Amino acid sequence: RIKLKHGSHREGKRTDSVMQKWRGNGLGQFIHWGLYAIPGGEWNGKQYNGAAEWIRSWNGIPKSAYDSLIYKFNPINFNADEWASIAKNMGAKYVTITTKHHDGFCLWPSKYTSYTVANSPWKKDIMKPLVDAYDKAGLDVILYFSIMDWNHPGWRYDIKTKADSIAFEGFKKFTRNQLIELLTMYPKAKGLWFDGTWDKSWVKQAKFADELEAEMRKLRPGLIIGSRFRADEYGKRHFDSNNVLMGDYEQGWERKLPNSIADVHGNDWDCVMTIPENQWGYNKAWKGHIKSSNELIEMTAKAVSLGGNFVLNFGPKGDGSIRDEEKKLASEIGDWMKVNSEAIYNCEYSGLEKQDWGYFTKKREKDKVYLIIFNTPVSGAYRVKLPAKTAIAKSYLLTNPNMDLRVEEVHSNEYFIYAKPTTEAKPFVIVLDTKKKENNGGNNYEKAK
Ligand SMILES: COc1ccc([C@H]2[C@H](O)[C@H](O)[C@H](C)N2C)cc1
Repeated sequence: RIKLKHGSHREGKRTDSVMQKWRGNGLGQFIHWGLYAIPGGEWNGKQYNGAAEWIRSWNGIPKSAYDSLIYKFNPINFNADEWASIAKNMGAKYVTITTKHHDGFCLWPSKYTSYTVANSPWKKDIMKPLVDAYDKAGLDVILYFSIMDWNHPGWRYDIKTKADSIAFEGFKKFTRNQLIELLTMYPKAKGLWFDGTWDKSWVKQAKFADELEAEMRKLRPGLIIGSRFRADEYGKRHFDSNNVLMGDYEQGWERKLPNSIADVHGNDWDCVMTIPENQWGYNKAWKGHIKSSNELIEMTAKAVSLGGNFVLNFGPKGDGSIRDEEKKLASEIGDWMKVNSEAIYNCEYSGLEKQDWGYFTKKREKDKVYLIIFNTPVSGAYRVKLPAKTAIAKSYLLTNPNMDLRVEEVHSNEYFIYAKPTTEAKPFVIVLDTKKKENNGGNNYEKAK
């Protein structure tokens, strides 16, 4: 082990109640909203090929023209309660909201820059109504914050000269001030999701970032901080030079999911996902592969089966409304969650060997295992392998707990559970109530003939 001053300060998962709640959320909503939603991936009739929230980096438009979008920010259809109810009805337990993306535009009236909602035609704070609306709807709020800030004169990609270093010192103070300001103005926020920390300038700030993280945790005990905030003194990010996770959860799963439990190294993590291939901010063009609700439900199940949370992104339009396609998907996912969320909320990695029919989840501290079925075997038999000392007490469809499913022991601790596929092509859940095996190894189901 390398002696580290600014590496991870924790081994293993946090066990406090705030983190336990986060761990059990299962499904979250991401909101990317800001000035980039006004052009929506288009400028002077030409489509930008990248992600819409990065349009400022496009050579096709002068930076000053983009920065002047502040004078067009007037989201007359913004309705925080509507956004919160869409998330609640989808079955999300928390939301991650962009307070400031890379363009530096602040959705809150920050004292430390004029590039905020306060100096737009809208004038009013956006973050407060959002935090209050989601809180009222019972969802926890996580604040997304981009360290990289293209609007701040002190931002540097690297620090090469004395002038760079002086400018960046000012930028570091500004960044600290904004983070303390956010935690002070929105004390209900449960955590932070960091972005824009890959450039050398920030990677070189191991000590500063470590001290700032400590200051934020002192100000807001229980705060949940992602692994993307800081690098250790050797420039290692997410995992320090001893391969220990920095922060409280791994933020590395962006538009991709882990494939096996080995990929997550026993840590908490979230997967953040776009509905189109790669658009976080609103893009007028709703093109390419748009994920279906079945796909998104499967990603949610896969994430929870591997001990993580799935956070689905919505990109509200410049006027503050949410596009119909996103509302429709949220409601389809919500319809499924209303029936099946017992297999998602407060569930964790089951430790069972993955089978072809779908994903196992396990209710934390309970002897309940869920089979979330996506691929119905033509045999109608769902294979389950259990650890030696575990038996099946009962097995039934989540939607029909009074009808026991037939269980056949194929050989010791390997079973087929027989269930009729549901009528419509929608994922469904088989529940296993498990119990410790009696010492006579007796089980209350038929042996293979
Ligand atoms: C350099 O490639 C990047 C950098 C940042 C991103 C940003 C996106 O704009 C969005 O905010 C996503 C969560 N984040 C990683 C995406 C790709």
